[in-house]
Amino acid sequence: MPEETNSIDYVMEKASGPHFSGLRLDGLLSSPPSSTASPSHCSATASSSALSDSNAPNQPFVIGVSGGTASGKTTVCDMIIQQLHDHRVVLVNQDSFYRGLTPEESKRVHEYNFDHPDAFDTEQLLDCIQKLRGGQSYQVPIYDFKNHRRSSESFRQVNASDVIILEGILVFHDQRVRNLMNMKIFVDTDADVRLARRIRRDTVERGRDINSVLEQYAKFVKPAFDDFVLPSKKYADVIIPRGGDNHVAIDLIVQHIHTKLGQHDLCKIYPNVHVIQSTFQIRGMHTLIRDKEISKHDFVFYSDRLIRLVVEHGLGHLPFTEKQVVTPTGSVYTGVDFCKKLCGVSIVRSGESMENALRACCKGIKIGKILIHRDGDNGKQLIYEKLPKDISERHVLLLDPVLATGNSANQAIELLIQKGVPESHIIFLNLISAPEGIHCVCKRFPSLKIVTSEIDVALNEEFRVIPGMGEFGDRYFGTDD
Ligand SMILES: Nc1ncnc2c1ncn2[C@@H]1O[C@H](COP(=O)(O)OP(=O)(O)O)[C@@H](O)[C@H]1O
Ligand SMILES: Nc1ccn([C@@H]2O[C@H](COP(=O)(O)O)[C@@H](O)[C@H]2O)c(=O)n1
Repeated sequence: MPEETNSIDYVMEKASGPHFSGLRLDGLLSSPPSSTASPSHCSATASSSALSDSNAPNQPFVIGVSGGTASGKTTVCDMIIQQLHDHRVVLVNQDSFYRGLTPEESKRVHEYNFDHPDAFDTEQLLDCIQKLRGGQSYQVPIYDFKNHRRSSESFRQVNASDVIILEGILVFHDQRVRNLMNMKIFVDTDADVRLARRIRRDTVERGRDINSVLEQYAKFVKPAFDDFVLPSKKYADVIIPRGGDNHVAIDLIVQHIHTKLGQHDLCKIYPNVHVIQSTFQIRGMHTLIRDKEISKHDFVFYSDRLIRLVVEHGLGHLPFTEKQVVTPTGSVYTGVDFCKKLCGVSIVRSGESMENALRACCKGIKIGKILIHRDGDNGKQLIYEKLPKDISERHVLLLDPVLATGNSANQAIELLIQKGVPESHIIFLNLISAPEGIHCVCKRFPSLKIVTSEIDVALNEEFRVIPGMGEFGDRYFGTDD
């Protein structure tokens, strides 16, 4: 979690059924978090479904936003959409799926309960989200709050996107709709604030008179909030007190979505970029090695663990041949034979930190070296190279823990290609990649593979990876201050 953690109480539990516990995002809480499922105490939740990387790379990220009437759901959605300006985001309102009133119902509209789950066509809503999630577009109905009907002529065409936000008072009510969501947000605003906003909105925008608003509120809105909306709060992963006023919560949510989309987007653009499946173990190791206060011993220990995972993952991308063996039971086991024509090449000096893991996985592997002098930030000058003579016949695992600008990597890759290594026989292994580095390498060498454990946010003006982990070589070999 980012620095703001200090001002946020959070508990993470495994999401077991609907009773999640979690993360309260009001930024001001001082009371200890509760792990009970009581919505009034355990306000917000970061279930493992929201924080683990379970979303399939090609599927849109679906966010459900619920809360009482006039709690600020639409306002929160607008703020999220604004901050996600570099992604394709669509907003779907549950209101669009209100069933139109029959002429008979219209005559007695004051007796109609618009806050009951049956007021919505949930089957159609489900169909809409399923289609959008599957990459299809959808013609969403247009609902008119003044005459309580859907437009018979027009629809709103909603296209496939990276993020789908579904907003409405009862979007957590139906389990099938809930199950389509990758993240569930509940906007929690005091009832009196909501009532005041509702009176203003319904009289100004929806052509109602104040008495009818108050009557509807007492007869239907409040009871339905207590019976249906409030009980669905327990399904939320994140609860935002004070709605759109809570900038800390919204920033955190956007940051989290950015991380996920950033990784997915680059993998979508470059199918040869592979980010190893994120787990809490991996994020824990990253948290340790990125911490500037960690001891050298721990930095090396946890870097080695991560490097080993990346190396193992990288080896999985090598070609193989089918092989059968006979087991001690006399049965035949059909397996595979590793590719043996391979070698490592480390970019000196940081890349040398990855050699041990490669040797531990591939007994007796030949490892070559390339030293590139960083000429300013251009990484242009090749100083030294020592490579296996028959390198052109081998698959090459290129080693460097950080991919920043991509200039050094490109220089090294160019040299390998000059030596006769086919581009598609090179797998570049690193712990952290900056998006700029990925673009730089993949645009020039589209058939080379990159295997990394995390893609960071960006490079800063000094060409350092942000958040990054500083000078890896200095920290690993103990030459930093
Ligand atoms: N933080 C806020 N401060 C003041 N007014 C707000 C705030 N959030 C929402 N509103 C106003 O309250 C009304 C309802 O907000 P909206 O976001 O549409 O709520 P919902 O979608 O939950 O019904 C709107 O008129 C909106 O401008
Ligand atoms: N014809 C209608 C349909 C719905 N309502 C009220 O709208 C509320 C839901 O919209 P929010 O933007 O406030 O979430 C709900 O409470 C219904 O009572 C209505 O008044 N007339």
